[in-house]
Amino acid sequence: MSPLLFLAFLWPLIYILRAIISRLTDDRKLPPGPPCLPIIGNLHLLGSLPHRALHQLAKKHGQIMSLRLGYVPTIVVSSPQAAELFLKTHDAVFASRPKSQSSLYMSYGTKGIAFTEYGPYWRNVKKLCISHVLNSSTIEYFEPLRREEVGLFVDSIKKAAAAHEVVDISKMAGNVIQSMACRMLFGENKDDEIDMKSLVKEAVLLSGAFNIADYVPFIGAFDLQGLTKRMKAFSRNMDKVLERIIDEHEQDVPRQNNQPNDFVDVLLSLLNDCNDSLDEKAFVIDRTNIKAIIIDMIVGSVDTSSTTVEWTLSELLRHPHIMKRVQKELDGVVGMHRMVDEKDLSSLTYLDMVIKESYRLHPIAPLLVPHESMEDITIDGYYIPKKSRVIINTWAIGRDPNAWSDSVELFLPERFKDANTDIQGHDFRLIPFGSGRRRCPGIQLGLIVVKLILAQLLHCFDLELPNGMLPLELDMREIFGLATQRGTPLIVVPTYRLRY
Ligand code: HEM
Repeated sequence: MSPLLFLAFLWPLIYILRAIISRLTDDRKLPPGPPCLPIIGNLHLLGSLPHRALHQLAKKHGQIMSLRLGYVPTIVVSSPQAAELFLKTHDAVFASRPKSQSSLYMSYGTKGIAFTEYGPYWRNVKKLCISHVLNSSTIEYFEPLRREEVGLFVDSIKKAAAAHEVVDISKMAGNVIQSMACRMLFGENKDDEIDMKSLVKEAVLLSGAFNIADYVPFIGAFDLQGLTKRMKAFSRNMDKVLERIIDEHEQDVPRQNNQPNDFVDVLLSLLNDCNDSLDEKAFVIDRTNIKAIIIDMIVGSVDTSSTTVEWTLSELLRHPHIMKRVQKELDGVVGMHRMVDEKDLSSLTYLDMVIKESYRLHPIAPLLVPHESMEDITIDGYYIPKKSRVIINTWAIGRDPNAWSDSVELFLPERFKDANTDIQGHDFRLIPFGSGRRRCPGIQLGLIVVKLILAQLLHCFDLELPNGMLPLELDMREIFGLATQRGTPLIVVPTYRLRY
């Protein structure tokens, strides 16, 4: 036997023996969980829709459950009370992210935000994104851009409606949201060759996948799922795109009044600057950081928002009486003689309830982004070792009968009528954007975009399913990823309804 093969067999054996010995001698109590298999632990239990599989397991083992995914101790949190313990009471301990192959290949070795470990660099970059892009005044500044893009979106559906054509609303919503995000982040897209949508889709699927290489590193070398190959290809293609974008910005003539036009300009203005004004420790942004940050902002914004639109419309098509109520509200607030304006959005309270209910049943990132504990801690009597991966199952939390009563599977926006339920991370029954330090920094922008597109679409058009399909026949299967999308595109028949 070659020494390499010998080591490959010896390593797991030593690991298992160590695990058995430490279980026997360690009297600290881990949370309950299913028994583990050698080497793979509980990886085989996840299936193709891990949020659903983990929900079933939690019903048996509890709201704080312990798994071993390969060699990685993993804690799964499945109730609002438990989520509050991890994301609020002990947030400081769980605010880090585990290292993964996807962050290595797709985020230039954790040089962005979303997959970067907790520390001064992450704090500075997150502040930078909030202060330069995701704050109220910048979001307001880009309102005309959103109006223009949504206008083009409505025009193209209007043309399809006049020609009695069906439209792929998944694709169209994805395109309009991508255009808005790209224009905000790096200005006009001057390059027709850039297919950002497919790159984002690939990134969302790859970074959400349970990659065996992250859990059983010695098997990772064989790339049995083919994910490493895809990540490397993504990284090559995305890098080419980002280099082109940065080159174009560097070559551009100076902006009016030396004011940066977009986020890439802002990042370039900080290039190689020793920036010590933001946090206690100085940091330098280089070209690689810029590329990693742009990836996170694009991936964080595009599929999350378009998937919210997809699932909300899917539920409305399955419940035509609820769609009619949304339209009635729109007719009351906006009337039939003009289009929706962003200023109208705050008056659309029933639409708010519909979006909340959609997030309850279809949280876009059903397992959030994995968190990692930075020290040993005891929670609710259970020992959670340092470097445990923490999965918050928001999909299960949205179906917790103690939080939502027995009708958890029904789409009932009215359940939010009297309760002023917050979705920004303060009410742990509904945390589609996460909570605590790692909470999504794009909540405000994401909600404006989602609400604007839904309001405009439902105000301008009556939407029906094609080929006489009955509402409850609509396929609601999902594809798991960082953003869990519809398994099939959402196709609708639009009819223009405004008198304008
Ligand atoms: C409706 C749309 C959106 C949804 C549903 C959403 C959801 C989420 C969720 C669940 C997380 C992980 C939270 C956690 O791990 O605890 C997250 C993180 C993040 N989101 Fe969003 N998001 C949306 C829009 C946006 C937008 C518009 C941007 C930026 C332009 C953005 C940028 C980010 C970033 C950078 C992170 C990582 C934060 C960190 O690790 O510190 N998101 N988002």
